[in-house]
Order: sequence, then structure tokens, then C-alpha cells
Amino acid sequence: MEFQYILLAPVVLLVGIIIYFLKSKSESKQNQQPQQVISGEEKKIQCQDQLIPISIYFGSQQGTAARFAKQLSEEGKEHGFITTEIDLNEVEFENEMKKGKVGIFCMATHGEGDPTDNAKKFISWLQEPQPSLVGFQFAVFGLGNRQYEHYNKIGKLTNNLLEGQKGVRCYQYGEGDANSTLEDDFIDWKKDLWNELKISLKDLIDQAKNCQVQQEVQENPESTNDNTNTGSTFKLVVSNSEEINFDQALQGQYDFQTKQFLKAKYCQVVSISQLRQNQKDGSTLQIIFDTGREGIEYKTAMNLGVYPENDDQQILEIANYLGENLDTVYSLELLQQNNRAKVPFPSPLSVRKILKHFVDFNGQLMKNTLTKLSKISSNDEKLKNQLIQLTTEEGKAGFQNLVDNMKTTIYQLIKENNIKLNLAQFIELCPRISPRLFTIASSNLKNPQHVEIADSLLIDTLPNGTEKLGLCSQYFINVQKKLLEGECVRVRVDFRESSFKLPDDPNKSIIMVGPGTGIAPFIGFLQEREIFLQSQPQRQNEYILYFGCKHQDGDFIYKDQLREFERSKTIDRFYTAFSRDQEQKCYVQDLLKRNSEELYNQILNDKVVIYICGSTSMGNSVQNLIKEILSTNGNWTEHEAEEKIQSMEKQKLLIKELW
Ligand SMILES: Cc1cc2nc3c(=O)[nH]c(=O)nc-3n(C[C@H](O)[C@H](O)[C@H](O)COP(=O)(O)O)c2cc1C
Repeated sequence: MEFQYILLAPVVLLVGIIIYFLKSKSESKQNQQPQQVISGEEKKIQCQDQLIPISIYFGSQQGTAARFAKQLSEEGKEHGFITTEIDLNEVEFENEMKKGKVGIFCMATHGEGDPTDNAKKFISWLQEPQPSLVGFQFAVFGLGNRQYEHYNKIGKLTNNLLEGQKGVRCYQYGEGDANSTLEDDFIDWKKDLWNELKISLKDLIDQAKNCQVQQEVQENPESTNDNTNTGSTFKLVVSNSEEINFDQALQGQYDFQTKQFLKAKYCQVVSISQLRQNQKDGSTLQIIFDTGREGIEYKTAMNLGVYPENDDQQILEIANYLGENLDTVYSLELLQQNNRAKVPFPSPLSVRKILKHFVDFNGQLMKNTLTKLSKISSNDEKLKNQLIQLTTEEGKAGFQNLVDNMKTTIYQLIKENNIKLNLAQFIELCPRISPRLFTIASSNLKNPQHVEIADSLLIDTLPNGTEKLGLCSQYFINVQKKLLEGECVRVRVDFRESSFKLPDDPNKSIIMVGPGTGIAPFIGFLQEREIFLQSQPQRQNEYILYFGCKHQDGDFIYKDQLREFERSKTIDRFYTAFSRDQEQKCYVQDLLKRNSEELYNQILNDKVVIYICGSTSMGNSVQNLIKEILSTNGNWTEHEAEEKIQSMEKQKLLIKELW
């Protein structure tokens, strides 16, 4: 008997091992491929709890909110959701935002507490009663900047309106401050997002268990899942075709900024010249564009978006690093079939143009970029850990040093660490180039053919003493060199509405407060008044200008033009503050304070429109001064003064454009 058992033991052991092996193999297979969509009988096994669609909507002006939405979309897929990032301008709200649907909103605030251009329609729609929103599940993250009076107004408004319309919040509201901690605030907010969604969306998930969603996925390739978060969602295939013409490329589905770029137009540059008397404290360029040639119409004090190009020398260096030839023309092919997938550039396109127009490799480093890079460099354990460490709490100081002091760019980080990646990965890693916004410094009445802007060059000094120019500053300097060499240069631009408009009532006086490049819109206003006074010399109102800079013989931009306006009485009163020309510093606020009694009476009787243009800190000081004047000269309480300011803003008697 004992002998028989001894004989059976190895057989039992062998069978056990085989069963264990088969079982663990099948389990690990399931773990590896949880969301693959297949047909027939197997479909039931594939039903995953989280497999429900989530739309990630964004309201973005310069691309940050669009970038955050993309990041959420990538992460959502890793967590098994079917996520798509969507420009709010491309949405049929009633169809998409209703019971049974889930939306996450990344909402930036612009102007003075205004929605971004692509979210304007949505916010208006949301302010009307919308029965479809009952039961719609939502979460909101707001992007703002604490320096602005209406901090994150649109994020908060979106959250409150969706709730007020009986939407169901499925994750807490969050917001971030672009003045300091925006990305950290975002990381903090989304820490528990996906796990909490799996709980709060349980009802929808239970419905999905019936595999209905699964069928939708199969029938509708739009929702096809894509797990490619570290590498590329597209591939580049060498093409023998001609490069695409940008003007014919508008039809495709593009990344947010690429779409803006393609809608913009090329405009020839007439001249670039220096506006300062000397460049000891910096440089301000006057750039004049020929709009007449392109048949473009604009209005005084509108905003001009400029799409800067990367530097040719740097493009060549990067192409070499990536092992690419600048003249190679590529077609872009999506790796997954997804009707809503966005592409970063129109194709076929040469490496030169891809790198020149669509890849912001000098952009500010973000923690998300480091996380992605760590995945790409997974073969180098040491580097991978270093990169990850920089994204953690312990690595905070190191990360700040890299970004704030060293101004390390994405390309520098890649090169210094000898990280190997291909062109497609590089494109996916870098953000798109955002337009730089300027207030137009010319009047369409005076010169409908030309548009003028003033650009104060952005120059960072690195710890080793070298100076580093911002992308747009470098671009304009390159354009200036080309013009001097006799080249014809065209720059891609678009025109945007601004809040600066002259009052309809010709009897209303205006006070213009515009130190530094904040003077730009007032040059246009004054050109317009000059024309008006020629036909109607009888004055019904006053134009009062407050300008400030450091030195009257250094950075007094538009000096001759402004003195001429003063001489011709186009400006009735012109107050100047040269902060460093005397021992005691003096700013526009100090000049306004000296005239506080007059200002109080003008405000009290709603006799003036006050325009403030320039830095947020200057704008806030001027606004605080107005409150102070109301309290001191009229004994208003703080609350009353605050209410008066709000009512002035509503009635467009106080208009600000701050940056
Ligand atoms: C011209 C301008 C106006 C802005 N106005 C506000 C504002 O009123 N309130 C606020 O909280 N943030 C304001 N911001 C900050 C933006 O909301 C913040 O920078 C955000 O990250 C931009 O996102 P985007 O790149 O997607 O447009 C303003 C930024 C700019 C450039």
C-alpha cells in the first residue's frame, strides 16, 4: 500500500503543477489585456467595470487647459475609461451633456473674469435653463491666476451652474493658480479622481456590465480604447508627396493650438524698430504689419495673436539629435482608429516645418513631461528614478531649481541626459506652440492698411550670467535680421476682440492709465481722436493720459508721438511718472492720488470711463487706490466702495486689460 502511494505522489504533484500553471497563465493573460475588444462569446468576459465613456471638455485660450485635458484623457485610459478630450467650441451641448453621460471640465479664466473664446458659447448656454443637464455627471477643475481680481471665476461658475442645473457632481471641484503652483494644484486635485469615479459612477458602471457600452465601442470606432501613453498615438511614414499648404489644411481634426494656427493668416512685416531711447534696462520693439495686402480688416485696440516660429539653428540641431533630415516629408498615420483623435500638425509635412511651427521644445518643463520621459527611458533605471524623484514632494526643490533658476527646456533635459527618442515621441512629449497676444497700438481709422504692436522683449538671466530670450522675442529678433538682409518676411497672426472700446457717448471723458507697453491701446485711441478733432474741433469731453516708465530718456516708448499728441492737444492732460529719475520713486498711482478730488467727482457722477492697461500688479494698485479715494473723499465703507467698483465694471465705466 505504502509503495502504491509513493508511486502516485509524483503524478499528483505533476497534475497540480500543470493546473496551477494553466490557471496562473490564464489569470495573467486577463490582467494584461483587460480592455481589448473582441467579438462573440468572449465579449462577456471582457466586460470591465470602468469601461464607460468620459468626455474631458476644455475652455482654453493659450493651451494650458487643453494640455491638462489631454493629460486627463491619457490617464483615464490607463484606468480603463474611454476618454476623449473635447474643445468646448465643438460640442452640441444638449446631445452630449445629459443624464447617463459624464464630463470633466478644465476651465481657464481670461480677460477680467471672462470665459476663454472657445468657452463663451458654452457659458452662455449654461446660464439659460437646460433641462437636459438633470442627472448629467460632472467634475470641474479651474485654471486661473491669483493676481487677477476674479480669481478662477469661470471654473467656479461652471461648477456652480452645472450643479444649479441639477447636474450631479461626481468628484470635488478643484482649482489651480498659474501665478505659482498650477501644476501641483492640478496633480493634487486629480490624485483620487479615477478611484473615486469608479465609486461615484457605480450606477453607470453597473449598466455597462451588461456590455451595452461594449457593443457601442465595437460599433462605434470613435470610442476605441488606446493605451499608448508613453510613446506615440501616431506614426510618421515617409511620403513622396508634396508638402501640404497650410491654407488648404483646415479640414482635419487638430490639437487645439494647431487648429488656431491653421485658422490664422500670414501677414507681411513692414518694419521692426526700437522704441526705447536706450537699451540699458531692456528692449521694446515696434512691429508693423501690412494688413492691406492680405485684405484683413481690424478694429482699434483689438488683440493680435502672433504665432512665433522656432529658431532655424535650433531646429537643425534637434533634427540632428533625433537622426532626422530637415527635408524629409512625413505623412502622419494614427495608430488607433478614433474619429475624434486629434493630430498635432497637418501632413504631409517636412521635418523642418513640423519642428518650426508645431513643437514647443523650449516650453516650460512640467512634471507630466518628466513622468512621460521616465517611461521612455525605462531601460536606464538610474535616470528613470531621478526623473521620477523630481516629480515627488522630496524632489520639489530640485524641480523648482530646474524650472525657475536654470530655465531648463524639454530639449535641454533630453540632450543633457542623452535620452533616445524618435521624432514622433518628441512631438508627443512637447506642447504645441501657443500664440502670444498683443494689444494693437494703431487705429484702423488712421491707417487701415497697417497694424502695429509693441513687444517688450523677455530676457531671462541664467545663474551662469548668460541671457536667454523667450520664444517670441527670439523670433522677432530673427525676423528683424531677415528684414535688414532684404528678405520679405511673413508672420502668422490672428485678430481677437478685446474689451477696450471707446465709449459710444461722445460726451464721456476718458482716463487712460497705461504705463510701459500698457500704452499700446491708447496710441490707437489717440490716433482716432486726432481724426475726430479734425472734423469736429469743438471738444465735448476730455482725454486724460497717465503714463509711466523708469527713465524719460530710456524706456519712454512712443515719446515723440505722445509729446506731439500733447502739443496738438489731442491729449487734454498728460501725466508722466518716471519712477527712477529722482530719489523718491513715483508711479502712475501716485499721480492719480494727487488728482484724487477731481477723480472722486468724476467717478461719483459717472462722468468718465477709466481704462487701465498693463501689469496685473499695477492694475490692482490703481483699483485699490480708487477704492481708497472713495473711502477718504466720500466716506464710503469698504463694502460700498467694492460695490461701486463692481457696478463701474458692469457698466463698462472701468475697463482693464492686465497681464
Ligand atoms: C490676459 C489674461 C487674462 C487673465 N485673466 C484672468 C482672470 O481674470 N482670472 C484668473 O483667475 N486668471 C486669469 N488669467 C490666468 C489664466 O487663467 C491662466 O494663466 C490659465 O492657466 C490660462 O490657461 P490657458 O493657457 O488654457 O488659456 C489670465 C491670463 C491672461 C494671459
